[in-house]
Amino acid sequence: MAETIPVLEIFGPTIQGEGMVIGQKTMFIRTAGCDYSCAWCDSSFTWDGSAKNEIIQMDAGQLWTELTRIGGNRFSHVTVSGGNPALLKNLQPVIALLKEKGMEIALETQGSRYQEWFTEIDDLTISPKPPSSGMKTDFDVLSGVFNRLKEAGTLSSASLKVVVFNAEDLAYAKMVHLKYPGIPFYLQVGNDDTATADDAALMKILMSRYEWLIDQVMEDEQLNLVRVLPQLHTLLWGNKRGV
Ligand SMILES: C[S@@+](CC[C@H](N)C(=O)[O-])C[C@H]1O[C@@H](n2cnc3c(N)ncnc32)[C@H](O)[C@@H]1O
Ligand SMILES: Nc1nc2[nH]cc(C(=O)O)c2c(=O)[nH]1
Ligand code: SF4
Ligand SMILES: [Mg+2]
Repeated sequence: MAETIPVLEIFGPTIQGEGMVIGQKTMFIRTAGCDYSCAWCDSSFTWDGSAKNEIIQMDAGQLWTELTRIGGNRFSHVTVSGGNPALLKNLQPVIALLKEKGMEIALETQGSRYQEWFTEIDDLTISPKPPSSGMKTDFDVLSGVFNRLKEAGTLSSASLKVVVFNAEDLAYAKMVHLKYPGIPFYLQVGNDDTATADDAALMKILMSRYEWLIDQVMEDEQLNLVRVLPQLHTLLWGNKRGV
């Protein structure tokens, strides 16, 4: 069997709800496994063992068959998320096949690992984690990721996205933005109730947090070139999985 990757979800087409290509019609592939364990992770089933029986090892051909079974011909863009897909060296043949099929490819990762295939990603979102996550950023590794992309001439595909829950997170986000001033920078509203099924109440809270974040950014002269976004899919569909 060809090289495989651990897959937890394939879904879409839906809209990309976050970051640099928000609104883009896309399919999602969600891989299993993460080297982090963020306190507020909205996809903790990818690493906490709760969905371990749902993990399927798939090679590139099987993934493409499943993408087209679910999405038909109604997609030209595929987003790979996780977990941390950057743990998977074996993603290379998947990327190659998606390219061969004419797909645009996006990837979500936290910037804790580099892979050679990063240079083949069209929309590469790097999302280092603020203090509220409980994780610590290795800035040598993060800088290494940007250096490698620069050397390969593909730095323009990358963006930074930092999730913000509080003032301390915003200070961290600002530090990251100032450290990498040339990288398009996105601030994202944090969802601190990833379990509720009360979509209306969640939307109300998230909108007020969004307003708070916008107010902070408007006041700050060091945040003049940032984009402030909610998780659009959470506003639309709450904590539902597979949307
Ligand atoms: C589930 S992660 C998977 C990719 C990768 N591990 C990462 O964190 O970038 C995808 C995106 O969701 C964000 N995210 C996770 N939990 C969140 C939450 N509770 N509120 C807002 N964004 C969240 C992450 O910061 C990341 O940008
Ligand atoms: N619609 C939609 N947009 C997303 N953007 C990033 C997601 C993720 O979980 O990585 C995500 C997701 O799960 N759904
Ligand atoms: S890095 Fe991403 S997938 Fe991993 S725990 Fe944090 S938010 Fe979740
Ligand atoms: Mg998500």
